[in-house]
Amino acid sequence: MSVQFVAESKLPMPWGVFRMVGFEDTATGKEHVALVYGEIADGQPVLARLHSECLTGDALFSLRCDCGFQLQEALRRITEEGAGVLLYLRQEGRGIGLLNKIRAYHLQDEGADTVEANERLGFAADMRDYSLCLPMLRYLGVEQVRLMTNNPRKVKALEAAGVQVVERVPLQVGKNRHNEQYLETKMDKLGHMMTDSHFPKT
Ligand SMILES: Nc1nc2c(ncn2[C@@H]2O[C@H](COP(=O)(O)OP(=O)(O)OP(=O)(O)O)[C@@H](O)[C@H]2O)c(=O)[nH]1
Repeated sequence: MSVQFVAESKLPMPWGVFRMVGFEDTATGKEHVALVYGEIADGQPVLARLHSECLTGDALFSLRCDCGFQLQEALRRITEEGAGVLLYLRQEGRGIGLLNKIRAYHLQDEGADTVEANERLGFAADMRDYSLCLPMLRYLGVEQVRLMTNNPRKVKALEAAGVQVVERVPLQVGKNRHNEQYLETKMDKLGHMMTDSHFPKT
């Protein structure tokens, strides 16, 4: 994996001032960002989130998914904790890219679920590769994480990449009438560990 540090700066956000660390995957040309808050203590498990890019949810306020809500909640929890890391990974549409995600949304508008839509377009349900996380976390001095996710595949993939996950921290936010079906499919077909009782009442 050829991920290299490129540049870093401060990034003031509504929850606090983060350190923004930019990396380039020299094999693909993809640019990725780590948002770091507080001090990363040597050898201590770090509260962390691997967040896959979702332009529609993260930047355009889409209610079709839970992505934007999870992004904000993860950043909030990191500042509440006093330290942590969020890797913002440019794996739009679970790795199929933005335009293919729009194609998949079109199929979903016509009744397909999120997995069927990917498959009808000739893609696997989830095309993401997490091996780039190891060099990014190593650069930041993170060896062990408490991972905010509902996705057991992320835990397995990160451990397979060489990062120790000492705890999975559930991250259930943003359920609404537009994404209920999407969340159901993630539970039924992608193995996400979610329960209704974990969703805060809105
Ligand atoms: N192909 C496809 N991708 C989607 C759809 N809805 C959201 N996404 C993408 O799914 C990814 C969601 O990423 P995450 O929130 O990091 O991961 P997750 O697998 O849901 O696991 P969590 O850590 O529990 O959130 C992003 O890349 C979104 O762009 C969809 O309907 N189809």
